[in-house]
Amino acid sequence: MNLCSSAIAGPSSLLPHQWNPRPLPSPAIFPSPVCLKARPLLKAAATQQQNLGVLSPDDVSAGDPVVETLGGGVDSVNGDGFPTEGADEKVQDKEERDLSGRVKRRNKKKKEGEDESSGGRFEIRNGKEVFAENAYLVGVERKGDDTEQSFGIEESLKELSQLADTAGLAVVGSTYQKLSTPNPRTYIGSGKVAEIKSAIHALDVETVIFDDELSPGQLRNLEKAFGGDVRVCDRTALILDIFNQRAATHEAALQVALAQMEYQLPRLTRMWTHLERQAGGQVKGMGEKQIEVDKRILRTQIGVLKKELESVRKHRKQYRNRRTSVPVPVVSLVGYTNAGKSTLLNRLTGANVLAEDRLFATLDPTTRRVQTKNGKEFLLTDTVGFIQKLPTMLVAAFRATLEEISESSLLVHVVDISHPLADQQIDAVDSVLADLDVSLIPKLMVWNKVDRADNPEELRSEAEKRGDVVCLSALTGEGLEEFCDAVQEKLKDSMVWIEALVPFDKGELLSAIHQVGMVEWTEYTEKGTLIKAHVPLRFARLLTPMRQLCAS
Ligand SMILES: Nc1nc2c(ncn2[C@@H]2O[C@H](COP(=O)(O)OP(=O)(O)OP(=O)(O)O)[C@@H](O)[C@H]2O)c(=O)[nH]1
Ligand SMILES: [Mg+2]
Repeated sequence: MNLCSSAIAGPSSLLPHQWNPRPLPSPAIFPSPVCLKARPLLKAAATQQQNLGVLSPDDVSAGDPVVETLGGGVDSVNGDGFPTEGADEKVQDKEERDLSGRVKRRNKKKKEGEDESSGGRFEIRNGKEVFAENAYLVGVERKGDDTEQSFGIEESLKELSQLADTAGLAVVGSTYQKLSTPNPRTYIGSGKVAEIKSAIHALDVETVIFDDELSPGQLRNLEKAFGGDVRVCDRTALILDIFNQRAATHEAALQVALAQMEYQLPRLTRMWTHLERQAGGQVKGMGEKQIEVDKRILRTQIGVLKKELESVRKHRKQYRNRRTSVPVPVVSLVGYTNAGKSTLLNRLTGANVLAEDRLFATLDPTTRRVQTKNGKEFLLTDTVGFIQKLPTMLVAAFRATLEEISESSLLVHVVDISHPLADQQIDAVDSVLADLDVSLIPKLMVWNKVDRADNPEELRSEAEKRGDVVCLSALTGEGLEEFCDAVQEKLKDSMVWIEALVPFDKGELLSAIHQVGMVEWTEYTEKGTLIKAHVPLRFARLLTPMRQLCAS
């Protein structure tokens, strides 16, 4: 897991740090937010990333103008540590600090012994050896929170466990507590803190992950309470770290870096207080000043990243506009992570997008052309998956990518109907979509993985009754034809009705109307072909002269 290394040790450690082989306009100084100590794993995670198999521009089929993998080249983003030099070298020998100023005392003895004891904890991922740190999960169930559709604490922890696994951690245990309000100091109660402390010793835990976002103060207090040698992080940091490991294109890397910096900004508060402690309080206020300086640097970097993302966004838009002279309707696949979106895209288009039983396999959108059996065409876009408690800064940072969604003619919501929490996942996706302001775009729901469901027959008949749902299996191919028909039918909702007289020398336009529209009537006249059809709005505009010809 690329839970980053040591970090800030003193003022001089704020040296330009290149986290990304592709240089940013201004050097980025802040690594991954989870910020755990450096391990052999770090290297493994970085190389692992390059082996993810996510499409790079080289994978793009040269011949097809609509085939695209947006973003730049394959960048590896790792959370390498910072140079550690300057004022507190002495302290540095014994301690590591992460960005929120948390101090990690290295138990050297333990570390030395670790190499011998860690024999069974290396695992092979994507052909690379990865060190699996022991992680312990902690959740809080809110008393009196009876929201029917929300994830139960056990399910939420199960999902957290999957996230930890995706990040390369070995989950060795978990616990939760029922609370009416979380403890402002330690999130959980003191009894629970003590219980976890015992588990840490008994299970040789290195990382404790909380299922909810912790405040910087809570993070610090918990680390202190657990003994300083254990790293504490939260769900948000874990998700950011997974994204960091998986960002394979320049654009994804920029977006993740932005989200990480936004996460770090409020967590810089006590980064320099160790200097005050060292000087016996004589330089009181020095830390305060430095925090302001750091915050300013970070804000500047956030601004630079936003600008660069904006230019990537513009480029993407131009590319989209140039994509084809005939505006083929764009259909976007959205849905909970692991629902089967990429598998569906691969199945329908023969694409080779990474699809695997892990969360957040896809970060970058990929678009491919789908040709249906009845000669129709549409473009299908695979997008990043959603998750409950999705960090808001991640949604904001990925807005440029998600814009792909907001400009499509149809949203296909892919649901893993075999999942016990399918309903809750649907709600989580709907709530992210509501944030993205796409309520006006027609939607079609797909119940995927029907082959794995306990009651496929029941599901099929329920889907039929509802009319707005298609049951399918992206794996076996069942229901794909019905899916394409339903897409065509739904696309009609976003099309406009035209009547046009197409001159005989514009034969290519006629076939384009047949390809991307729904033709209801054709008649050959002396002046050309009279056609009545539903066509995509942008295409209707192209046909304006011929529509006027028809009206006259
Ligand atoms: N049994 C079964 N498994 C499926 C089906 N569709 C997808 N899967 C499996 O589900 C897992 C996740 O599939 P992906 O296509 O990567 O899911 P995704 O929605 O793209 O996931 P993210 O990119 O993480 O958002 C893979 O192991 C697929 O083989 C299906 O119809 N039936
Ligand atoms: Mg995917």
